[in-house]
Amino acid sequence: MKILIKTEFGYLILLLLTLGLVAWQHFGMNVSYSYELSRAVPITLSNDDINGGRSRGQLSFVDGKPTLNCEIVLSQSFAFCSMLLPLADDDGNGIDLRRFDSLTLTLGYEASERDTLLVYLNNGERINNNDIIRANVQVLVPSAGIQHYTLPLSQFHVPSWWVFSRTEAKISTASQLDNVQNIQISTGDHRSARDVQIQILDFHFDGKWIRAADLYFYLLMVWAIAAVLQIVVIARRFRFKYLYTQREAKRLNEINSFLKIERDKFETLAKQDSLTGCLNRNGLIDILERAISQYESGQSATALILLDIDHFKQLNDNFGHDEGDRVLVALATLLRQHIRDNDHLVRWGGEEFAIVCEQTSTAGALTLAENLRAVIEASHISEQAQVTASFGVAQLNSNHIEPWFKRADESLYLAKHQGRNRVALAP
Ligand SMILES: Nc1nc2c(ncn2[C@@H]2O[C@H](COP(=O)(O)OP(=O)(O)OP(=O)(O)O)[C@@H](O)[C@H]2O)c(=O)[nH]1
Repeated sequence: MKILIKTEFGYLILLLLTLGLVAWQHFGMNVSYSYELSRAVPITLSNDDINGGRSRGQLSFVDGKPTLNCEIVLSQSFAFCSMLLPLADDDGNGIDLRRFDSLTLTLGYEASERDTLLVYLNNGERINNNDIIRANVQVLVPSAGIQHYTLPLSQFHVPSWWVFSRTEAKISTASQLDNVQNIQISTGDHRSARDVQIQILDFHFDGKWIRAADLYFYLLMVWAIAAVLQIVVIARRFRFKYLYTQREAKRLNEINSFLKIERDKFETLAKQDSLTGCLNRNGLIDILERAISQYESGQSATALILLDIDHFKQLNDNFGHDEGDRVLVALATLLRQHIRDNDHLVRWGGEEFAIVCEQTSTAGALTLAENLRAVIEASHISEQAQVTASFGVAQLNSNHIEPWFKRADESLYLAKHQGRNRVALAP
């Protein structure tokens, strides 16, 4: 949760920063390059006499501003006058106009005939080991008098005459403004004899510290990096959660299996007599339920043998309680050795045991009881005294437990009454 709040806070900061930068770029971040026009500026004049023309240009300074007076005389060649203002420093390094958006010119203009003006930004370049000057031009339609003209730098283009005057193969025809050597203002291409006066009052380039496209690109990069980082963080968090869940699941599984083992242990203990290891009354419940359902479905008969050690009180009194316990344990062991898997030995009370014999007829139960009686008598399970037991046998003949046990108990009482160490069968 804390990390989530931190992340959201981070993105909020980034969003505000982005909006702030975009707004700042749009409304501020202005950068300007202006030019001090004075007599000291080494302005160059040129006209069509270089091509054999007869136009005449004259440079003067009116109110300290360079002024070109040109008489254009029609001839075979392209008739023109132009003035060229240097922008490069003493080492010949021109100015990089790539972060500028526009050129604003303030011109005074008079002409005897309607005409255009050509504004050149001449860029110094090195192509195929030759230093060349690329012409980037834009045409403006001047009005008489003093006017401001704002020319977007993006609209400067390389004129076709420049391209065709090059002999280099594969020359780029795109405008370049990274090393502008000079600005040249030239009369237009109206084919008429005319007088033109051009006064340059001011010019400057306007732009932004960071161009909008560059800013958007940088911001996009920052957002992309933030998104990638976020994805990495989320992936790591998921991996951590996954591993943690796996570890927890494993731990819970271990606890579960341990608890299951413990539960099984307790369940067994709850059904077991602690002294003899036989089932106790609790452990008999399932067996009796099965016996009743088998009786009801008529599947098979179940017999009950109750046996009680004879004169056990005397044995306890004469040889001690511990000897009594030893006899109980030894008797249980002996009985277990002589019964089948289908016979369930239960410690019913103090010195009394019950054996529930599944799938056993009355005759079978009688035989088993007699057999056990004889084994006990012959076994010498106590070194101190002769141990015998009396048996009562009853076949399950209804779907009620209580009368069944009562009948077995009565037959056991009968066996005791008849002299002990014998087996009696319930009617
Ligand atoms: N050592 C020992 N004695 C027990 C235990 N449970 C019951 N007894 C004793 O078993 C004796 C049972 O005595 P009685 O019910 O009088 O029966 P009996 O002496 O065996 O006489 P008959 O059954 O009539 O032959 C009592 O003295 C009980 O204290 C036990 O877990 N250990």
